[in-house]
Amino acid sequence: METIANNRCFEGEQLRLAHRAESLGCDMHFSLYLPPGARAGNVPLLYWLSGLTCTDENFVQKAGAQRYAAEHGVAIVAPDTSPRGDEVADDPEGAWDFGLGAGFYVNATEAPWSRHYRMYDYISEELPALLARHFPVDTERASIFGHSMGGHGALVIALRNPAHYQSVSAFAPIVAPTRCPWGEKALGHYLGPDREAWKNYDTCELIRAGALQLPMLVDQGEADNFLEEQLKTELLEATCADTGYEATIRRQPGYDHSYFFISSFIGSHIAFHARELEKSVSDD
Ligand SMILES: N[C@@H](CCC(=O)N[C@@H](CSC=O)C(=O)NCC(=O)O)C(=O)O
Repeated sequence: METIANNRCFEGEQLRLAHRAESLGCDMHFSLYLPPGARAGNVPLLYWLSGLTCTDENFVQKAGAQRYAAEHGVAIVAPDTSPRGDEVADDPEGAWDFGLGAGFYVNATEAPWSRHYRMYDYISEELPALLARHFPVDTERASIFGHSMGGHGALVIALRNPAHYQSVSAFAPIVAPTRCPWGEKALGHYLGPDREAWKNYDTCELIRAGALQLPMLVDQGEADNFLEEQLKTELLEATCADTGYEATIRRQPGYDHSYFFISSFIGSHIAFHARELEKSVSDD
């Protein structure tokens, strides 16, 4: 593990690290914010999953999350969005919605993608173990959130591993990748033509299949250009209504898909997770 950058931020530390990722078979970067409280002992951990075209740096530079993480005493890890390196396969036409920067948080089963594209294992297994070994974070007190493709990743990973996360939230998530062009392209290539296999990576399908209840918050901008064709928030609203799954889904008038939207509500998401993480301590 190599520390590439360390900047003081709201009395805590904004770190950027490089390491060898065994699950992905390549070198990776991730960013980690440690609040000032981490100097005194282990702090709860939030995982942030970014969207298409992002690296680990978009969130830490644009969301304005550090102020709130420092206030609530939580660490935030922001991993990259796909395996990286010259040896990693990419979209043959260099499209931005598939391949590098677009791992969709799945374990690919189809060649050539299956060699490196194992972001589901990286986020849900390798990264927690690595962080617990090297940093003052309590990976038993963790929550997960993300944006767009990363909102999809956060929802799917939390719904499939409810014992590992106290809460989940998302900004403008792709809620039904089996039913939108971005998702159909990615899942078709990464997982092959069997659409049954795709359902393991679809939030609406997981809820319909009986996923356990977790505290869930979703914010969706109503002026988001991707809402109608790709994000389809109405499918999550219908799924929750049909199944009785309790989620707070807020439609925010005038907001688009950008980090201006995320930075407007990031404080509210971090406060939501901090409350749930605090409850988990009182429940012990
Ligand atoms: N390059 C694209 C726009 C891509 C885009 O909007 N990416 C979003 C995530 S979209 C879903 O996963 C993003 O977070 N971008 C990074 C940023 O810093 O804003 C285009 O040209 O339309």
